[in-house]
Amino acid sequence: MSATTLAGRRIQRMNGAGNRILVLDLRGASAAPSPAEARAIHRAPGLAYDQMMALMSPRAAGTAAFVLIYNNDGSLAGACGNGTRCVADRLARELGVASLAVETQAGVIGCERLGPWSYRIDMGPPRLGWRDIPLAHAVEDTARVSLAWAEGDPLAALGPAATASMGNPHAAFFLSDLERVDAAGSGARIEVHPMFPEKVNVTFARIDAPDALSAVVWERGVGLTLACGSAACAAVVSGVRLGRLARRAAVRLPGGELVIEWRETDRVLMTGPVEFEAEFVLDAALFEAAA
Ligand SMILES: N[C@@H](CCC[C@H](N)C(=O)O)C(=O)O
Repeated sequence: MSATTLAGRRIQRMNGAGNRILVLDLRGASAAPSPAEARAIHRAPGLAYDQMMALMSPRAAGTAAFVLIYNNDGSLAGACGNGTRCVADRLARELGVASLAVETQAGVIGCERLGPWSYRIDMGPPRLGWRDIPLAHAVEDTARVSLAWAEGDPLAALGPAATASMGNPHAAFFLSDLERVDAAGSGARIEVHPMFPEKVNVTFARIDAPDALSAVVWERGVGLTLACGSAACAAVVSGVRLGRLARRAAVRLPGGELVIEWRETDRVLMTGPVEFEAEFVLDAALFEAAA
């Protein structure tokens, strides 16, 4: 995409349970931002983000937009629950509707407005096969994956990873003492473990009750975040698979709370808040070094 196409575009800064989200309206544009342009936007004053949701013209019938999801390192992600609620908010207000659908690389997501700043979205079924997550090779049980750390490596104490895809790859570790975990140090190493050929988002979770857990997330392509919606979904799915959680649970994250429900239909629904913070107009000068 050229700097002149991005310049003058409106971009909105929001957050979903504290996850820093930008919504960039590129409907009508013929190309998407390059990774270098995505990184340039992250560096701009006031625009630091975890995910940037680029709204492109709709591709699938019945959807309001096709959404490309950028991590702040410029890489693309297949899913972003918190960002999708933010997109739903922008489109619901623009179109004057309470329900709508958007398309991401992971599929079509139905979104419902429940209150002025509250949305429920349908993240679809989790993908639990080793090829779908993806893992590097077949394992007996994707809910209990040994990462085979060297003897004496402190990460061995985390135990097996519970893995799942919500359109993006996740590994969750269930711990009794969440406060003592080095989420940044451990997350950075697990993200690039060879078991995960497309890298992985890493969740450290503590089950507080059969319907409540607390979690801290290291996001692939970003680092530590205040919240990650798809990670919350994957953690609840994993907790259910391990026989430790009910199918509906509240997930407490440092930035807020999400309610996740893995329905008998196999679909995972997420309910959570969004906040609008500010609107900016992109300046061509931002992209001079990225051209
Ligand atoms: N914050 C998001 C997930 C972000 C995507 C992730 N970093 C990836 O690369 O898969 C969410 O709310 O789901």
